[in-house]
Amino acid sequence: MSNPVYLALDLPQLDAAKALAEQVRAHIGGIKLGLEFFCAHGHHGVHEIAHLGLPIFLDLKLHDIPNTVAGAMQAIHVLEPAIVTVHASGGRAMMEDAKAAAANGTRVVAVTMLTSMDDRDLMQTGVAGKAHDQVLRLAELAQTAGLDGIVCSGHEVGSVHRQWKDGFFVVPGLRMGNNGTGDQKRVVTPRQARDDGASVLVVGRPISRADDPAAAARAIEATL
Ligand SMILES: O=C(O)c1cc(=O)[nH]c(=O)n1[C@@H]1O[C@H](COP(=O)(O)O)[C@@H](O)[C@H]1O
Repeated sequence: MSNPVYLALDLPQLDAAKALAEQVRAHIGGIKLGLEFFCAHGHHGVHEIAHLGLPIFLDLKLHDIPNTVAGAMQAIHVLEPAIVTVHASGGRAMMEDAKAAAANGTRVVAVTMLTSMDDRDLMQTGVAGKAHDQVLRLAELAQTAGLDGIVCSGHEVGSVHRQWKDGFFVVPGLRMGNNGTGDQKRVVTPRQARDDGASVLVVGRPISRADDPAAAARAIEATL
């Protein structure tokens, strides 16, 4: 089975990002490039990282009217990403158009509720109820819209997996026992998330901020 760990390359310097990816590449299955990286380095940066030969997860979290999101999807065909994110709260029509505009071979997955939020944060956005229920509701919407899967925390992935058997599930907010949680609020270990049905495990700071990133990535791989 291939390694489900995608390294979140949330670094502002392209050279440092490339060096880190090269250092840990034997212990990861792919690389996630998010907003920080893409805003700083754009298409050029993605091409530079793609040279390493690992699948690229372009985490752009698109959230706009359907026409604009579809246009953005078309503009990234050339980058051949394995996975792209949109926000489920953009609605069904937006997700349908995003999927229709994506390149063949690109999985489109919907971010449900950020792992940095808990029930209280959710309430502040005007949604009453539990994070768990909100994730399940948005997962159902994403499935109806024809997406490939969702992004959720390890707290929900087991339930989502039971209701969407062939879905593709991306789980960030992962910490080993010895890592601080930082801004993440819904956290589990990589092993727990994998056992509960995660397809991809997104890991950033536990590797990128470790004294020895290769050793940290190897240690996570060894738990799986
Ligand atoms: O879409 C994501 O990847 C994502 C969704 C989410 O709900 N929470 C979340 O942390 N992420 C991303 O996952 C990575 C987590 O980073 P660390 O907390 O450093 O492991 C970051 O790149 C986030 O942008």
